[in-house]
Amino acid sequence: MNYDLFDELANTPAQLEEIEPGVVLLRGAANHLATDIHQQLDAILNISPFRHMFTPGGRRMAVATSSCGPYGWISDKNGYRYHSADPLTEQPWPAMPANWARLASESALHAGFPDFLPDSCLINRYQTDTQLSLHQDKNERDFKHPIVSVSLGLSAQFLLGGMRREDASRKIPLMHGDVLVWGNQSRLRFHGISRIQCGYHPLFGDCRINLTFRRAN
Ligand SMILES: O=C(O)CCC(=O)C(=O)O
Ligand SMILES: [Fe+2]
Repeated sequence: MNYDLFDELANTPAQLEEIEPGVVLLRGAANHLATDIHQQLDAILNISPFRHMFTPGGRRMAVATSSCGPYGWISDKNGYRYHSADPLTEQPWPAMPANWARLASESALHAGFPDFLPDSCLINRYQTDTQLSLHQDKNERDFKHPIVSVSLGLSAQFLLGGMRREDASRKIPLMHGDVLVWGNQSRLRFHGISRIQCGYHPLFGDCRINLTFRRAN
């Protein structure tokens, strides 16, 4: 198995696009791992299955989630936060596969963040018509660490907003295998996902899977 993607990509700078200061898109950077990730995801979901969490205000979230790694992101009536156990199983979250962590660290490095070691991977599942409204990722302890987001399966339009909810947002098409990194002055930008269009992906079927790697603690 070859996980040395950046040895391969080192001579293809066209793969790297700075969308805004601190926002870097690495087109197709996860492509070569997709089959492995698909299998590993199955094993993770056998331990901690997808579920629809509830917002602190009591609304069921449209995106189904799970996590792996030392910390998982959770939401319930007590708020949004990271927790070391899966509330569904009351067991630790499944381990983060080493090749996932490595993909995240190497993507961050390529995007200009050399010290990123994720301790949490939030796994999002979007089915047809699911969207994710504009929000900031701000439950992490230290915003010097970026967010590394891997898109798999169906395509999506990523909404990249500004520092205030009311700021205009631009649409960035994210395809299977794309990795988006945001940090520094863009770390707290509002962002979201437009309604997912109906479709079928040969590996991931009728859904979009997004892995967001974070340094929670
Ligand atoms: O699905 C995506 O690309 C973004 C997910 C996201 O913003 C989040 O999980 O906080
Ligand atoms: Fe987010």
